[in-house]
Amino acid sequence: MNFDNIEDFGFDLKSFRNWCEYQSNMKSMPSSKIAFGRTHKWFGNEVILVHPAVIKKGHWDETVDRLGDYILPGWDCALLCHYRPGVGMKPHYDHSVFEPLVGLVNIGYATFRIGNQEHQLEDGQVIKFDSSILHELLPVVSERWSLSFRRIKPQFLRTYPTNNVCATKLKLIEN
Ligand SMILES: O=C(O)CCC(=O)C(=O)O
Ligand SMILES: [Fe+2]
Repeated sequence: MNFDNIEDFGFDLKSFRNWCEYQSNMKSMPSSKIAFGRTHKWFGNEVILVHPAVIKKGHWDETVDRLGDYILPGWDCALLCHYRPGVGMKPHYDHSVFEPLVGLVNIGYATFRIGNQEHQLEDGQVIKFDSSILHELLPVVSERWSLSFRRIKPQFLRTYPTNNVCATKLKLIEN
């Protein structure tokens, strides 16, 4: 796992925290037992985490686009999550629709466990990790956000040719 800070990429931490705080349309995942109580918003593609996954068009945002290109070039979807104090994420593996490599921005403070390692994440820290390894987020003590970038395995993007961002980009090139 390597570590950077969004300030290394020229992003201002305070502005980015404000951006997180003022996001509207954050949704809950009421059926999720591993991420109970967190709210989220998808950018790029939205991935509904059922089996098989359903891929739809998500929100678009210039900041997310720019950050993602530094953190995980070729990303297909970005998930903004908000955790209130006491909310965390139980041990899990990410959905198999995703490539395992995740690039994540941490806003606030958190304890992240992966395999047999534990990391104290600092404000603005950027981490990359293999989400096919068991990982968890301990319940946070203060308000915290994460913005995580993932690539979708190409065979799943091809299954939804009409409603994903890559298809839209391709259409623009074709025209
Ligand atoms: O918010 C985090 O740091 C953990 C996110 C995560 O593991 C997930 O969304 O699958
Ligand atoms: Fe995860």
